[in-house]
Amino acid sequence: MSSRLLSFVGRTGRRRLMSTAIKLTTVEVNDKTGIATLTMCRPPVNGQNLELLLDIKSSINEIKNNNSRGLIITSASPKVFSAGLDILEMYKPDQQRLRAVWTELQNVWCDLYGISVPTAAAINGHAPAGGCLLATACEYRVMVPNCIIGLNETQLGIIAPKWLVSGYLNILPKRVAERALTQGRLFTTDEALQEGLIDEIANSKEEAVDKCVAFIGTFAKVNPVARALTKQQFRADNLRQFHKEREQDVDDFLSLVNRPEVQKGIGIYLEGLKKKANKQ
Ligand SMILES: CCCCC/C=C\CCC/C=C/CC(=O)SCCNC(=O)CCNC(=O)[C@H](O)C(C)(C)COP(=O)(O)OP(=O)(O)OC[C@H]1O[C@@H](n2cnc3c(N)ncnc32)[C@H](O)[C@@H]1OP(=O)(O)O
Repeated sequence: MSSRLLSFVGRTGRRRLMSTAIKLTTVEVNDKTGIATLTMCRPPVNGQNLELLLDIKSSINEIKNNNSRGLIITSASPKVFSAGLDILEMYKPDQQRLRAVWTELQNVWCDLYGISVPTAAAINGHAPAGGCLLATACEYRVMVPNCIIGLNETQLGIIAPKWLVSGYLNILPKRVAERALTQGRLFTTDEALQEGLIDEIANSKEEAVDKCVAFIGTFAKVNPVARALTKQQFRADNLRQFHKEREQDVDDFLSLVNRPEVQKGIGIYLEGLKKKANKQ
């Protein structure tokens, strides 16, 4: 939950500041299907800052504890599923906060990757980097047309850590994953379908959610404990490896982000994003 200062004029005519708690995710459970939809709501692009990551984590935990039959993750933004990590968190960062951001990204990934109920991503917009991470942590992906998805880290001059890549490797043949990662390739919706990075295309967010519901429905007659244990068997090695390396991974991330040449690169990248946005 993030807190925001709201400014308003009181009866005395003085401007007052009020702190309110604003949730950056919502969870809605459908009474008929029992499926929970987790929606990210941090405009404009669901940039994953500390507060959004904390809210995603708490929503996943809420779904874990409320006996939902499945989890669908999607976005409230009309064009973007998630633009990945909020780059502002990495630029001239406060060290403690930066450490917390990466730790929470790790937490979100392992909670979503490891949850026992069926998971699906209704990718209703672009999903680069950390956006792709969330989608590939799920068991099924449905995406709207004319968007991009992928791990573009090498394009930014950085490498994606192993755990971030492992979702990719669950889905793509090793040969395709290696080439895409070394190129920092962002797949269009059509390319993603062709390579198997997504499972289906839908013409709207609503249709994407419906297709995710249908996927989760395929487990209706499967024993949920047997299903969960089978999923766990497939994912346990990646999770074990991740837990071994997670502390070192935070240290590596911090030292990478703090390098002067990386800071310079992030500054230039941010400028480029802003210029592009201003031109539109
Ligand atoms: C960059 C170097 C990082 C170095 C870090 C070192 C180690 C990291 C280890 C590896 C981990 C990586 C995980 C990540 O997720 S890194 C984040 C990578 N994300 C991206 O490269 C995506 C950048 N964004 C885009 O490509 C596009 O915005 C889009 C998602 C395709 C959406 O396009 P569009 O709908 O046209 O929106 P705009 O481009 O106009 O953006 C609107 C608005 O949002 C700001 N913005 C966009 N993305 C981010 C972001 N990731 N973080 C913060 N802000 C972002 C953009 O600047 C615009 O802002 P203004 O309206 O204020 O100008």
